[in-house]
Amino acid sequence: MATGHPNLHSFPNSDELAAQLRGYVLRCQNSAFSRHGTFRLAVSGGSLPAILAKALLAPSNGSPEDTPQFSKWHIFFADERAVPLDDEESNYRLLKDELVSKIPAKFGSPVVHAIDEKHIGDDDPQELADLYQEDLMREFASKETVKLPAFDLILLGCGPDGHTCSLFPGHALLREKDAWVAAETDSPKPPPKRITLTLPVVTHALNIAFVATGAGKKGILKKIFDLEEGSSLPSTLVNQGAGEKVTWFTDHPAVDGVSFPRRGSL
Ligand SMILES: O=C(O)[C@H](O)[C@@H](O)[C@H](O)[C@H](O)COP(=O)(O)O
Repeated sequence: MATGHPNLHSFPNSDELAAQLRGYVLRCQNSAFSRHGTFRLAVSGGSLPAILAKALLAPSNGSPEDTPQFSKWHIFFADERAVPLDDEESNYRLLKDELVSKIPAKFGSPVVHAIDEKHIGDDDPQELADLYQEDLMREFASKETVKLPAFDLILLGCGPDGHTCSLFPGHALLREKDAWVAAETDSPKPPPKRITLTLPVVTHALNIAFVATGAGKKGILKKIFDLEEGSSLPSTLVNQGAGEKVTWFTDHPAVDGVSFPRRGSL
């Protein structure tokens, strides 16, 4: 069972949010380097890659601690759509367009773990999920050795229905206990075929951050944090399963009406 409560931060605008997100991600990076010399993270699609780029491509003060050392990063996808990597719906393409292609050469390039293109057209995305799980096992450890992979950081979005990764409210995948990566053929958010990290993998990460901004998130954040109606929502399950390891980066319109204690800067 998780200890502590998630941290909920709210900022007046995207510049301040990005500045705080940068500090947070770099602290996660630096402590990962001191543990094992690389930084292993997973990212979602949606609005996240753009704000992440704003955070990470900002000028550094020149110290190694304030510099994203991308050549030591392994970036996985918290969820991915079963579409070609150059498709407009691809989270790989989104991350590449927003962030990876804009990284100055002097910072080096991260290893970005894409889904296997050979299986994108399969009717059933299960093979895609299995191959992605094997990729995780190569980077972390085999399923026989560790029960779950321990990401240094997982960066998530939260949909207006409370979904996160491609874990949707009421879906059977929320009960998955064994697989690290699961396939989905009936996502209510298009496209329907996807793969996603499972809830146990998300809550096992050392750090988990949600980025949720804009008035469109107001109703759902109130449900998630006030817990009356939102107790079984996927984003709430991450809060409950990971407790104080979770940090929410929001703006003021998104948390309007949320009574949960919150702070500005970290
Ligand atoms: O591939 C996906 O569909 C995303 O990973 C998805 O889970 C996203 O993170 C949320 O829908 C929030 O999206 P926004 O940040 O755009 O609201």
